[in-house]
Amino acid sequence: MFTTTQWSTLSAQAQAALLMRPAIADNETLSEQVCDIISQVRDKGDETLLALTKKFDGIALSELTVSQQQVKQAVASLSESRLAALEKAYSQIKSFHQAQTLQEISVETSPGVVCQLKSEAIDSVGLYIPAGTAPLPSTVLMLGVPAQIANCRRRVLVSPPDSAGNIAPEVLAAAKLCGIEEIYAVGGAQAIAALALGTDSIAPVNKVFGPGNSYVTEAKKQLSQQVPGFAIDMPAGPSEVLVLADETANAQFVAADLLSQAEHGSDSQVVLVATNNQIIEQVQAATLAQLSQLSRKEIAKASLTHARFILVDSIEEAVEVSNQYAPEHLIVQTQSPRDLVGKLRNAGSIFLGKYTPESAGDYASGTNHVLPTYGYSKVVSSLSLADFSRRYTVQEISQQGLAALAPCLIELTDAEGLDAHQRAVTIRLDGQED
Ligand SMILES: NC(=O)c1ccc[n+]([C@@H]2O[C@H](COP(=O)([O-])OP(=O)(O)OC[C@H]3O[C@@H](n4cnc5c(N)ncnc54)[C@H](O)[C@@H]3O)[C@@H](O)[C@H]2O)c1
Ligand SMILES: N[C@H](CO)Cc1c[nH]c[nH+]1
Ligand SMILES: [Zn+2]
Repeated sequence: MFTTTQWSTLSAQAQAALLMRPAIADNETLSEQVCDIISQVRDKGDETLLALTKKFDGIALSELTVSQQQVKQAVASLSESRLAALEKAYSQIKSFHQAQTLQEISVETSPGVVCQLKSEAIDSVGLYIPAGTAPLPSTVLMLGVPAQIANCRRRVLVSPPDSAGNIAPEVLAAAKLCGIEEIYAVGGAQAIAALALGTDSIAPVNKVFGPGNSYVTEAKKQLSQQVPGFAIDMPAGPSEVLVLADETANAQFVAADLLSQAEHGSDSQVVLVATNNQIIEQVQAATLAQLSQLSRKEIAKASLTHARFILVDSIEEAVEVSNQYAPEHLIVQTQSPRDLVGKLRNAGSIFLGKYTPESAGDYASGTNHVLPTYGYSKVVSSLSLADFSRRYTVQEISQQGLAALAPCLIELTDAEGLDAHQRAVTIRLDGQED
């Protein structure tokens, strides 16, 4: 089922082709489909949301809003151990995100010239929780905790209902922990369109967060380009993991890590880059053996059709491949994984050593699991507290401060030929108020 490719035998073009993401292949059709969904939501609002929920989620709802009574019942239906696990994850994530609180800055850049950097919570945020193939309460915590710490006034959760019309009780319980009270049972591109454009039931928000399948990701992209003042977090699409291994790696652990992301969706991609062919063969065998025991084996199997097994000549070459691929998650199972940290430039989140499975970061180590995919980890950061606020500057200049800065301002306004800018400075220099 698997093939192994030796990196150094490929041309640069073949190397780039080998590292292509699967979900990008059919981009044009996807873009048209999502464009069509957005215009339907624009034209018919809630009517479209209900119709598409029937079409894609298989349930004819009469109401999109999830009531607090439903939330209460959902929480009551969960076992104590389930609730305790959610609370433990909540507190781990809170601990790491609380520590990210930005310090305000105030600098007197020259005497009498004071510049400040301040931040303000984004007023209204939409939190998308995927649930097409598996409801993800962990994602509620990853989005809801920083939104709560940042103190965003309006926090709106959307998630597709199951075929009985419900959102998973764990998702609702996690929302309660994060103090989220506005919840709608709608998913896919149509949910993102509702959050960006607004409908009768869903008021628009300023920014949408959250991962999702290709439809969700494409909708976020299109709407952020179309709707002025509407922002998105990042392109967080189908999950990816790259494992970098040397001969000391544990093949069973590596196989388990690859499968943990392959089971997310048929468009997820898993990559093994190893310095040792024997490890690759062992991982391939272990992957097949473990695959057969999974409840989501069909999904994982489909994802494994675009798995990549790459043999490299050295750790340095492995680092180059990883930097070129720029994975969402990067697991390092080598003799001295910590030594590679500064060299591994492009990854959403790095997991060092044998005992750091990606699953820990997915749920409860404390780091955020919403991470850039499609190679965007070259330029986009992992989700953090800062994404839920905006930074702005304040400045205040005394009369003496302006007098001292004026020669610089006059020279530069001259250089740009902007007289009115210059006058706004010189008019103040004689100290006359009128
Ligand atoms: N990058 C990250 O940080 C991260 C985190 C968690 C999950 N993920 C990814 O999120 C994704 C979740 O995907 P999912 O499908 O399970 O849930 P989802 O909620 O993202 O998508 C389900 C919705 O997609 C829409 N849809 C399905 N088929 C469609 C079609 N043919 N046309 C138009 N719309 C359609 C439906 O409205 C459905 O409700 C996975 O790919 C997973 O890898 C990524
Ligand atoms: N691996 C996903 C991010 O790509 C996050 C997740 C949620 N639940 C399990 N895993
Ligand atoms: Zn995962």
